[in-house]
Amino acid sequence: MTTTPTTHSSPAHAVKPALVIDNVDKVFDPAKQAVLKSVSLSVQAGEFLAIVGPSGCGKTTLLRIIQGLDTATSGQVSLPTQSGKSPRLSYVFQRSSLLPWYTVRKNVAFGLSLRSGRDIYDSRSARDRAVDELLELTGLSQYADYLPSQISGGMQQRANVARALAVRPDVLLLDEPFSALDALTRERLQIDVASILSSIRTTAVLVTHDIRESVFMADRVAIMSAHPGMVKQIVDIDQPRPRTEEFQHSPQLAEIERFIWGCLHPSNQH
Ligand SMILES: Nc1ncnc2c1ncn2[C@@H]1O[C@H](COP(=O)(O)OP(=O)(O)OP(=O)(O)O)[C@@H](O)[C@H]1O
Repeated sequence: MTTTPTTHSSPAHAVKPALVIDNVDKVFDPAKQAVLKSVSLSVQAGEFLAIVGPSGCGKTTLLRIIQGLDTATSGQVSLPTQSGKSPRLSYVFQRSSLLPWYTVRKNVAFGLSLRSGRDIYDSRSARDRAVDELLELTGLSQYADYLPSQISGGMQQRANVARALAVRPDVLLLDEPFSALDALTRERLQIDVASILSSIRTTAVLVTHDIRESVFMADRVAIMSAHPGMVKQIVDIDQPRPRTEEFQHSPQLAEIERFIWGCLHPSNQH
């Protein structure tokens, strides 16, 4: 099977978008260049979009604007939901953000005990069942009663992912979630998290420096350039999800990885 990256200069090819970023500019300091310029992206419900780009091109700023932690200087971000209700967003950070005095189970259930999370499931037992299922799905059942300090960094990131998924997010935002982990743990988590997200069809946006990770996990990879941060190209990863371990080390993946690397380093191409 050959895999030829398909590129788009136009961002919007989603049928049922869960996230639409329309012509977003972000200027922190009017005396300096914009951090984000004319960024437009559309993510279909159930789709996995990865964003790669040089350091400082505004990837985290874009995630923060999507999350509502920061505002766009101009342009719009919309999150249309199927139900018409307000969208729920979850964020997984590079470093574990678990509460150290709570067990893994309590951490996973944390968002559901907040006022905003109580209505997500019909009853307490449905909530407990959902937490149990997520612990199972993320391989944490036997660590449910451990404290974060008693489990490995990889397990902590599994718990962060489980906690983010417990609130049934319309869009899951992942900001370099595996970059603090060792290579083997990172690969295992890429496989497991990609498989979980595809099984429950969560819409996800991943920011990463790891091109291989972006190709392995995502349906599409948006490549950004810096100064100002713009979407330079979008690459379709034409492989069914969930991806297999074979794909992770396949020549097809390496070919797409090289292609994206070339887009990020145009002056190094011969
Ligand atoms: N609150 C802020 N005030 C002023 N400048 C900011 C602020 N937040 C980010 N910036 C600037 O915006 C630019 C983009 O930062 P951002 O963290 O979004 O980039 P990034 O692509 O995520 O970088 P990295 O890959 O290194 O994490 C940087 O030059 C940063 O200094």
